[in-house]
Amino acid sequence: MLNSIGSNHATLDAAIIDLDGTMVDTLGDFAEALNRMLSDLALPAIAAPAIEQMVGKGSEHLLRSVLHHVLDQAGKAPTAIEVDAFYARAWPSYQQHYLSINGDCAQVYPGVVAGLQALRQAGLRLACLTNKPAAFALPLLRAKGLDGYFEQVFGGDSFARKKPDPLPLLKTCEALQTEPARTLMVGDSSNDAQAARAAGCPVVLVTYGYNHGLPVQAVDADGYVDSLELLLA
Ligand SMILES: O=C(O)COP(=O)(O)O
Ligand SMILES: [Mg+2]
Repeated sequence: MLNSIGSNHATLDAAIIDLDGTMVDTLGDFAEALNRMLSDLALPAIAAPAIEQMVGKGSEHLLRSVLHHVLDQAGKAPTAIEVDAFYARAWPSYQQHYLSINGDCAQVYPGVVAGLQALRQAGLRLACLTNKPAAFALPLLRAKGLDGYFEQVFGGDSFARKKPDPLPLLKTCEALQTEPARTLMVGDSSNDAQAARAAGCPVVLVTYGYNHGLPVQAVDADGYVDSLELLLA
């Protein structure tokens, strides 16, 4: 079990870094955009702790989970068809609101900048791979001054399937021209770890992100770190 990749970094050529819950605490952005959307739909608001458990599988899953939750809380026990009917109106509203507040209620976690600098100094090529849409990810990285560290940035809509499917990791390795076995995945959830295992990438998880409300140490990974700065410690 690794608490950091330490001297093992000699066996690595690249790292793929997750965004939400790993580099940026975006829960405030999610809460703001989702509650503006719910207000447009004349539905009740949702609290941040409930949202936190729904983050990690991309925007479509998040919106369907939120709609199901608020309709259920309102005593409506919604069917999939009822959720679908709201979803058609929810998606354009969410997109508009998310882009208008993107980054305003989000903070870069401590140790992220130092960690990215250390990875670059160790000679690793870096890509950002998130399940959020690329159109949300790129402006967020720019707004937080993180875009310059990455040779490639891919979102949940960049490939045919999202994490936990291995496809986005394999495609990212292809874009970086690296072998999966020499490409470290760094994430915060079971989606990152399962995708990495299936792609053949080593994987380290941060202990402070979103993992559907479950302890991240219970997820099968090669190591766990409290800060990106500790990755090469
Ligand atoms: O949008 C999400 O569901 C989370 O995205 P992530 O892959 O950056 O954690
Ligand atoms: Mg994440």
